Amino acid sequence: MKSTDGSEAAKRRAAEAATKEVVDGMVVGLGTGSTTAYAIRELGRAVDAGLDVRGIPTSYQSRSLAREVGIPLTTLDDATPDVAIDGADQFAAGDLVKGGGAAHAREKVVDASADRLLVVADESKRAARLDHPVPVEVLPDAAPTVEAAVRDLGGDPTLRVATRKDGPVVTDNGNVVLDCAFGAVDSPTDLAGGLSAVPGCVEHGLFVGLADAVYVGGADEEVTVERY
Ligand SMILES: O=C[C@H](O)[C@H](O)[C@H](O)COP(=O)(O)O
Repeated sequence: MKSTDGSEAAKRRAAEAATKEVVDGMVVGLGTGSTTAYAIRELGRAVDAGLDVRGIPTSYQSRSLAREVGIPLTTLDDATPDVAIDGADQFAAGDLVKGGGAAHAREKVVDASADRLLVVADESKRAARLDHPVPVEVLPDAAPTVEAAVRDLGGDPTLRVATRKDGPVVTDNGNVVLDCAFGAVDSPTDLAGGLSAVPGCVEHGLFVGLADAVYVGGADEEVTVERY
């Protein structure tokens, strides 16, 4: 989704505020997307100024940006994140829909392994109930059977297609993505459980109960912090 300049400024303020929670010696999960990119750039400036941190990227995009701004990197083999900073396509209280950049599978692994997950977003991502289509990463051969299972769960799946070539978006893991519209979700926990149980579903973009804080950039200069 294209953002206005106003929401870009709000995203940047939220990301920069969350980055202040990172202190010397921490391992930081680096989420993916345009909002997290502001946090990665801010962390890069802090590293430049002497902050001693290591990052664990969640995608090709976050790895290459972290390298560009000079954040030393590590992996889950060698370290556990003290904190992860990540964006969201929508949040309702602390529950999230993620995966607009098709990175949610690795993001969920890194975010769930972190001691704390800090979500960064602008106010436009807030909802009373989650109703954003849920991205589901799927083994390519399983797309037809997962589509049928999503319909059984009450959803309407659409294969995500690339914008600059013919054919589907392929994730960093070599899979495809179904964007699944469910309308307003009554129980994110139940839907998350239902999707996780579908054979061929690698990971879905519902992040339920994982966020410890949501940093929300408003239209004014304010950043609100909601803690869970
Ligand atoms: O796969 C991508 C991620 O889940 C992003 O964190 C999410 O789509 C939000 O991205 P943005 O900050 O660009 O809106």
